[in-house]
Amino acid sequence: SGNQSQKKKWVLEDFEIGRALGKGKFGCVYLAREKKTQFVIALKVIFKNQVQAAKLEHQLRREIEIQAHLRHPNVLKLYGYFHDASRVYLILEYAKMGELYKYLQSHEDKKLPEPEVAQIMKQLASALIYCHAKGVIHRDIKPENIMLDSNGRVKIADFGWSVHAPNSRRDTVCGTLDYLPPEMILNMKHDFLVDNWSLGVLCYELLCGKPPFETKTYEETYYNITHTIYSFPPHVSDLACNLIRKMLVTPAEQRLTLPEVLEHPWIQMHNDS
Ligand SMILES: Cc1cc(Cn2cc(-c3c(Cl)cnc4nc(-c5cn(C)nc5C)[nH]c34)cn2)no1
Repeated sequence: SGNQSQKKKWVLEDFEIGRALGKGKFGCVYLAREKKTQFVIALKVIFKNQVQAAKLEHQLRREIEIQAHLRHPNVLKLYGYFHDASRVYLILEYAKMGELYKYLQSHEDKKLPEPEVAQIMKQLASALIYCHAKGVIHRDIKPENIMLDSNGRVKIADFGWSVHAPNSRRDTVCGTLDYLPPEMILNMKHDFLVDNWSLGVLCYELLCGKPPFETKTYEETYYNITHTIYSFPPHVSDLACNLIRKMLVTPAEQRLTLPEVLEHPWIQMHNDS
C-alpha cells in the first residue's frame, strides 16, 4: 500500500538488477525487480560524489521531495528511495516504452500524427494542472523528460529542475498577500506559466519534427525565442497552428492557460481518437 512504500526501509538486496535502461549526468537507470513481489521498477542509481562535486545535493533532495508526493497517472511515480555509502537509489515507475525522445527518433521525419500529438498534449496538460495545483513547476518539459508507457500513455519524469513555486506560500498565507509587491505576485504567476510555454514548444516539435526556434547558433535561437520568430510547415492543420500560436506568447499572463489548452477545439476534436 502507499504508506508501506513510504515507511519501508529499502536496501539494494531487495532488488534483482536487470539491464541498464539509460545513462544520465550523475548515474544510470536500471530495470529492476523487487524480489518479494516480483514488481518491476526502474532503479535510478546516482553517485553521491558526482552530485556533491556539482553542488546539486539540494536539487536532488528537492527532486526526491517533490516527486515522492506527486500522484497522477501522467507523472512517473517515485515509489521510494534509499542510499548507501556512495550512492542514492530512486525506486521509480518503469515506463514500458521508454523515452518519448527515442520514440520520436524512431519515426521517419521525427514527427507524429496529429491525433497522437493531441492525446499526448491532453495528458501533459492534465499532469501539469495537477503539478501546478500542488505548487510544483516542472520547468524542464521536453521530449527527453517524457516517458511512454504502454498504449500511448505518457508520464512526465525527471523533476530534477522542478521547484515549489512561491504560490504555495501565497495560497497558505491569505491576508498578508496585500503586502506583496506586484512584481513578486506577477513572478509567481510567471513562474507557473513557463510550463505552458514549454508545452507549446513540445507540441510544435512533435508535429513538425524539430523545435520552433531551433537554429544553427545559440544567439539566433535566443533572438527567435525573445522575438517569437517561428513558422509552421504546410502540413500542420490550421487548428494545431492556432493552439500553438496561443501558447507561444511572450507576455506570460497572456498565454493560454492549461484548462484552456484542454478546451481548445484541436484537442477536443481528437478526443478518444
Ligand atoms: C541517470 C538517469 C538516466 C535517465 C534517463 N532514463 C530514464 C529511464 C527510464 C525510467 Cl526513469 C523509467 N522507465 C523507463 N523505461 C525505459 C525504457 C523502456 N524501454 C523499452 N526502453 C527504455 C530505455 N527507460 C526508463 C532510463 N533512462 N535519467 O536519469
